[in-house]
Amino acid sequence: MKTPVRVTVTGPAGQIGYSTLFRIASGAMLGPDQPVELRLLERTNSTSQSALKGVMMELEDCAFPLLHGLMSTTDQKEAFRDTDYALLIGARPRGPGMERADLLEANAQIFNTQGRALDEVAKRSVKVIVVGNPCNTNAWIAMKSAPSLSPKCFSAMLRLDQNRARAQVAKKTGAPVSHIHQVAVWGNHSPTMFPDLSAATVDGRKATDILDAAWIRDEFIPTVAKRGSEIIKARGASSAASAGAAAIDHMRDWALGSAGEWVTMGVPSDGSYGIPEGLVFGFPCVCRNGDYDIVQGLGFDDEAKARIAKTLAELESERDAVKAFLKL
Ligand SMILES: NC(=O)C1=CN([C@@H]2O[C@H](COP(=O)(O)OP(=O)(O)OC[C@H]3O[C@@H](n4cnc5c(N)ncnc54)[C@H](O)[C@@H]3O)[C@@H](O)[C@H]2O)C=CC1
Ligand SMILES: O=C([O-])CC(=O)C(=O)O
Repeated sequence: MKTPVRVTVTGPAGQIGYSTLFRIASGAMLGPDQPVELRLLERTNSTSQSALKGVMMELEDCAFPLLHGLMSTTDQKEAFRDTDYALLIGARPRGPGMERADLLEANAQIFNTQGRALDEVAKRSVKVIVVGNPCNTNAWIAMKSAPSLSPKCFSAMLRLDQNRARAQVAKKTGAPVSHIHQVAVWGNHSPTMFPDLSAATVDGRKATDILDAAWIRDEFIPTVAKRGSEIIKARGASSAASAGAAAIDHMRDWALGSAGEWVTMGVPSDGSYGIPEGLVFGFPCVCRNGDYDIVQGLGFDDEAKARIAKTLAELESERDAVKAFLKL
């Protein structure tokens, strides 16, 4: 049996927390031979604390053999001390009358303080996924607030967008998701994202030879880009099970490797494809040996270039807006 690793989850009393924690404890994220110690960071308010107490009682009641430790705290340093993996799910949701700038500012404070705490006390090899929205910019803030950690420790969740994209292609072609490869989603986790099938294959054939260009442009791209708000409309609550599943997929592949499969991750740009260095951008990546590489050498037509420019401009404007609140 391996030595236990420490996994910190923020917002554990929320919807995505509930769909993620039990899978982490069961071994779905880090493998069936990897024991975990869970550290749960929640807000101090009594409703969240009461819900968290219930979640922890259920975690105990599952009697997971791999769950070697379970604690909750409202102290960030206690939550992140020596942590190996951090899932930053808790964030301030948009309230009535709140402008986008107010949302950015509220979250900027949260991810600034969490980034500083990670900087001070987390393992130097920590792997961080930011799920809480706006996740790319929140990940950028946390990364900038943690100058002693490698920028490669930080990522944002775009895997849900990639999973949605593969699922739409599966539905349209009748091929199982496992026969669909090299689907990419570029940019921001927002309606400006660019779900891209130009390198994708279905049963070994080029997706663009099978699928109509008009379907890709008029149905596929908008369906994936607006899926989050469609789910909120249908369910009366945002995606939680699928978001939790995507967070598990993202961390599992990063930690254990993606076996050559392209996985979309929001990662700090290294300048690839002309994206300014440091901006947390959705790229197709391949994971191996606990690290990721951005897939290189892809080409874009004019329409794709315009879509990438649009999502990039949005991310730059978010970054500039939060720079005004934080001294980064
Ligand atoms: N990147 C992605 O693909 C997706 C991101 N999301 C985002 O994930 C976030 C969480 O969603 P849900 O779980 O549905 O929300 P929720 O409202 O059910 O739960 C959020 C939890 O976070 C806690 N929290 C808030 N601020 C915190 C802080 N500073 N420290 C610790 N805990 C804190 C709250 O008390 C609550 O328990 C939202 O920002 C949502 O927009 C949701 C779906 C997909
Ligand atoms: O806007 C939200 O909270 C939900 C979201 O990100 C998604 O489902 O992609």
